[in-house]
Amino acid sequence: MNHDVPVAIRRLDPDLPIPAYANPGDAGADLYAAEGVALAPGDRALVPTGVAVAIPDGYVGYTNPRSGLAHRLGVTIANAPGTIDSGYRGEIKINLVNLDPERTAVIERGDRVAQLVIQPVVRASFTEVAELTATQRGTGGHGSTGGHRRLEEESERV
Ligand SMILES: O=c1ccn([C@H]2C[C@H](O)[C@@H](COP(=O)(O)OP(=O)(O)OP(=O)(O)O)O2)c(=O)[nH]1
Ligand SMILES: [Mg+2]
Repeated sequence: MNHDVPVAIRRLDPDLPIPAYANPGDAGADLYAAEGVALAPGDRALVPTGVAVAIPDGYVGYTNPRSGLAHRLGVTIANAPGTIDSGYRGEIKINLVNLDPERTAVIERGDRVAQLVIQPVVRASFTEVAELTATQRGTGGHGSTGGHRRLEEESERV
């Protein structure tokens, strides 16, 4: 069954391919770097992708990192996942960051640096209340359910 959503795309850089899905069933269409960049350890850079899209209302685009870049270079997306609003008509840009502590990551023009995932999205219609309904979780968060392995030095301190 075809679940595809029509997304108009404008190629701002006609020498780059239109984003594509590498395999049938892939969720992310790979986005290309329109410019190369060398990211020193800890560096980040906003990399243009050479495309602009019109995501239909009721859908959102997420720019997710590619696991191969993370695994091989330590490169990920500082604001992963990036949110591409349906009303956005500007160039999609990817905020790449190099998490490797020692090695510079070299990104070449034409490298696939992120993947665009299109998803249905609903928006909240906020209604202000004085008190929220009570739940089992309540205000618990940030490890409230436990089960986090302590770092070696932390366990010695306990
Ligand atoms: O990784 C990203 C994230 C966002 N955008 C574009 C699409 C999005 O619709 C717009 C705004 O993104 P966001 O809301 O995350 O940025 P902001 O800091 O809130 O800026 P704004 O005040 O423009 O909303 O920027 C990108 O090109 N790449
Ligand atoms: Mg915003």
